[in-house]
Amino acid sequence: MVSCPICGKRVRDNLINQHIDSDCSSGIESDPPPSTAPIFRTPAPKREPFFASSQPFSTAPETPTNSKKRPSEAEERDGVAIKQNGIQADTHPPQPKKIKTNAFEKAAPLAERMRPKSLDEVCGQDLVGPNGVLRGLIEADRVPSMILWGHAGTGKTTIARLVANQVNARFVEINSTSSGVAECKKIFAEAKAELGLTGRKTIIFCDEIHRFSKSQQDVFLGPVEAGHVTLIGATTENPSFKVQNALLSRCRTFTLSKLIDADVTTILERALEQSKETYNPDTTLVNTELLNYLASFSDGDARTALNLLELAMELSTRPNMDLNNLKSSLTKTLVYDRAGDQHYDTISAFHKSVRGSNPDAALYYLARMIQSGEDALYIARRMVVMASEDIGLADNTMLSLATATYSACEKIGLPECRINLAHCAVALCQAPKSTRAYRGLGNAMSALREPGIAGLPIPIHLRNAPTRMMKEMGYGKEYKYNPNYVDGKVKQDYLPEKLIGRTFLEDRDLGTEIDPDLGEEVVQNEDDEEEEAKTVVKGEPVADASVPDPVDEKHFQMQQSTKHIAVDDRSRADGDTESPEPKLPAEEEVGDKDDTEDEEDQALPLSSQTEPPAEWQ
Ligand SMILES: Nc1ncnc2c1ncn2[C@@H]1O[C@H](COP(=O)(O)OP(=O)(O)OP(=O)(O)O)[C@@H](O)[C@H]1O
Repeated sequence: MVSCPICGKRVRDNLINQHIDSDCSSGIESDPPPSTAPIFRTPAPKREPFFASSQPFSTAPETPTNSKKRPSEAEERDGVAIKQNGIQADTHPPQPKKIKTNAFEKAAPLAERMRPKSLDEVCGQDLVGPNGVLRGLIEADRVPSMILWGHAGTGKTTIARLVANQVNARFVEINSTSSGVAECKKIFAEAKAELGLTGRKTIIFCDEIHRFSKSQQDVFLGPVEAGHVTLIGATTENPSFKVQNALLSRCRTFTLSKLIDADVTTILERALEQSKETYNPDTTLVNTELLNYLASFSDGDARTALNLLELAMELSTRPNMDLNNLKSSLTKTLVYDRAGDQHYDTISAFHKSVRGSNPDAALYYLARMIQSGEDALYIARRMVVMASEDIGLADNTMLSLATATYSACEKIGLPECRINLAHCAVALCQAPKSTRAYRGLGNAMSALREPGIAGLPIPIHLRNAPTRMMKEMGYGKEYKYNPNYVDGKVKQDYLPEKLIGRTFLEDRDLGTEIDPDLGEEVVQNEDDEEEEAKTVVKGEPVADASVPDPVDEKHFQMQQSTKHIAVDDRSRADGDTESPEPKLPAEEEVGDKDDTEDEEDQALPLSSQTEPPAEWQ
């Protein structure tokens, strides 16, 4: 005999499935169960906690009706006393509602205590609003496996928990750092058994799913596809780059909105209202003005805002505290930047500043990245790419400097290697720029897309001839070995016959258009009134930008290339990725369109965003 996990009645082992399928109406044991030692008995189902109501309390044993009574939301929120086993200890008439919190609740930070208890309390997320897509799916009990993508503190964990609560599913939370593949498999087996036995679904919530290794992600494929579990993964990173495709295609991706200041202020107002009694803050300091200030500082992160509010409520009661002191104490605790959230934006701005030969901006973004704990090797690796992508043939030594910087970072590590990073960043900024090699490769790659070009026969004199048979076939026979000739010069074709005369490397870099903004900052040199007005970019005098100076072509390139070389940035708009192939000149849009492209990219459906090459992940 087993105890039915739904109704708790005793049912024969072999009839349990039939019993569950019949809504617990068949297969019930009529005879009392054989007497066994208590240790072998299936424990009775846990009773629902009894919640005090405004009705006079009764000490009568719990009946099936009252045992099922769920507390109203208000009751739960107000912390109305929970009584176990239906025994109401306090028989006095109900007192005015007072918050009673247990030790765990007390120890939890304000943000945790303020976690919304219903979807209606979630602010700023239309997804779960009255007409939200996700809300509809939850209400129809058709919750799919999903990835929730959004900034930190926007409600991903909260929504996942509410979903599970709403659809009455088992909820299991796992984390990439502590949960291995074995644990995941165990959870899947339990979920499958529970589903088979009781029909109850299991929702597995993986916070920071982007940190799961490939093998951890792989393990989800089968159970998610079979529907044995519903996966809710949360990530602050673009899932296209960080969640493997096979898993992504089995899940729906929902993007959470970044909370606007008004949403965060609402959350703070609610929190202040509900916790005034606990903290007893000085309300002349902790007022609407401060809440607005905290909301704007927390940059859409409700958790940060609530943590700041908690601190503010505590600080406000200190003697001699005024608004200015309070604000400055609070801002000292703020994190300037988080690797992750702004990781790609910051590296992108850094790269573009180097390309724009702007050392001030490059150093600013570098400092931000170092401050926020960015991996030094990640920055160094990007500079190795810049050395070829942006400086290229204009100064070949930059590649050596960048690779040496990478190796210095490897050997030294932070904080010291920040100096190597700064050295290299400034050198890259000051170096002349050329994308000829990079563009040349793009031209060649584009040629391969023309019909028949990719498979053209290699000229026979250039072919390798490792075997006698190949030699006899004439492979490599007519080849002229350059070092045997004066200055290595020989007349010989290298391209396949059909491509002879075709060029991929352009004669010079782009830079044919004049940036209309370049001439705006014109200053008179006060030291020498006779000297002509010079165009100044960031305080640095250069030749008159309207007339390219052929003598100082490198300098001209340096200024111009930053505005006119529209390297295809699409594939790395959000990711640490380089376009393997620059656009053809004809396809390129001249002008600084990078930022617009970034925005457009973010608006693209995930499936159409470009996957970065593996080496950039
Ligand atoms: N949309 C929201 N509405 C109301 N409160 C919110 C919202 N988002 C976050 N909060 C508050 O912030 C706290 C943290 O939210 P939550 O853990 O859901 O964020 P998250 O998006 O999962 O963050 P992370 O990515 O850092 O794990 C919650 O306990 C809640 O108090």
